[in-house]
Amino acid sequence: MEKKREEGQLLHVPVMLKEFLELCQPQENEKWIDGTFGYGGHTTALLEKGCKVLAMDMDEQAQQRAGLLREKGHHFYFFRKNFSEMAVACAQIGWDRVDGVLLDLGVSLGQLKDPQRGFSFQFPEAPLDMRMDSSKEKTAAFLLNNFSKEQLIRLFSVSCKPNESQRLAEEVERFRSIRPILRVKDFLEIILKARLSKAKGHVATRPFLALRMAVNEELEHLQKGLEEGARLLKEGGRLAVISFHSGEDRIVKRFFQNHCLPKGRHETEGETEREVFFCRIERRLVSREESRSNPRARSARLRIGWKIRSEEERQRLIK
Ligand SMILES: C[S@@+](CC[C@H](N)C(=O)[O-])C[C@H]1O[C@@H](n2cnc3c(N)ncnc32)[C@H](O)[C@@H]1O
Repeated sequence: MEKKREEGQLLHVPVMLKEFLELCQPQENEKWIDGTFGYGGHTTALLEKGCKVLAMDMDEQAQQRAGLLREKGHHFYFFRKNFSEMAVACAQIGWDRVDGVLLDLGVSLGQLKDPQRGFSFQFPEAPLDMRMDSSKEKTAAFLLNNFSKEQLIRLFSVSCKPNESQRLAEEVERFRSIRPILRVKDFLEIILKARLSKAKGHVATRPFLALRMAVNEELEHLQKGLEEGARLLKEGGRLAVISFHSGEDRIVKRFFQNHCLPKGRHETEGETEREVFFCRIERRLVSREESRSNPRARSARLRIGWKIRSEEERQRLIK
């Protein structure tokens, strides 16, 4: 996601918006869930198409921005909740089924650039916090100070190689045996001591990502969000997910593959319990132009699944 300064204002540019709109074709009066409201870029585009939007975000500042959008009188609801709880949010406003669900994963640039929230190694003095939802108890510093060595190895292995995860866990243990880990700079010192292999970007990128994902239990909520979203969709509804790294994308890809019924494939023995939701899946990578104009979007990929329309279509597909 990119934001540009224009006359002192922050102008947000939503990632892969064009591809999302072209493929999903949101229509007037359709009901959409935007599970990751952020700066409201995708929500605003859906509202402009005449859709009704239930937006969610667990971040307090996103809630404040949503308040401003609400004042404009759109058909718009906001819940400060995890998107893994979208079924509860829908029930609260009396929505039974929806036409589409969008998840634009990860943190916003606003969160990343906030010098107080500890998401970025660019602010070494920041407290090592990393909570998207500041009402939650456990910060990144808490995890590093309290996890066992085995838990730490598992935490880092989400984005680091096994030998690197081991070394990071050992350095965390060494550091905290002398003094508690409190600030971004403490974690940076640990990472430098762990001598990770050279990566494309900054050496701290992968350990920071792993820690952030653990603090916010991102992969667990993603799995649950996909399941809830797929169940809430009407026949023909679309589930769209924009992901930014392989850990997330693998979960999304497997989810679609495991719940899709392409032509010629049917539930084999032992698979009868599998819920089948989708009849079509598409994947798009971010365009070269968007990557160039917004380097932060360069690893973005969009996957969309279309829910089977009817029992008739389901039967046709399994033949
Ligand atoms: C990449 S930004 C979304 C940007 C948004 N699409 C836009 O155009 O403004 C991701 C946002 O989703 C929120 N978020 C991430 N995971 C979430 C989850 N599991 N539940 C609720 N909000 C989440 C973050 O707090 C952040 O504000």
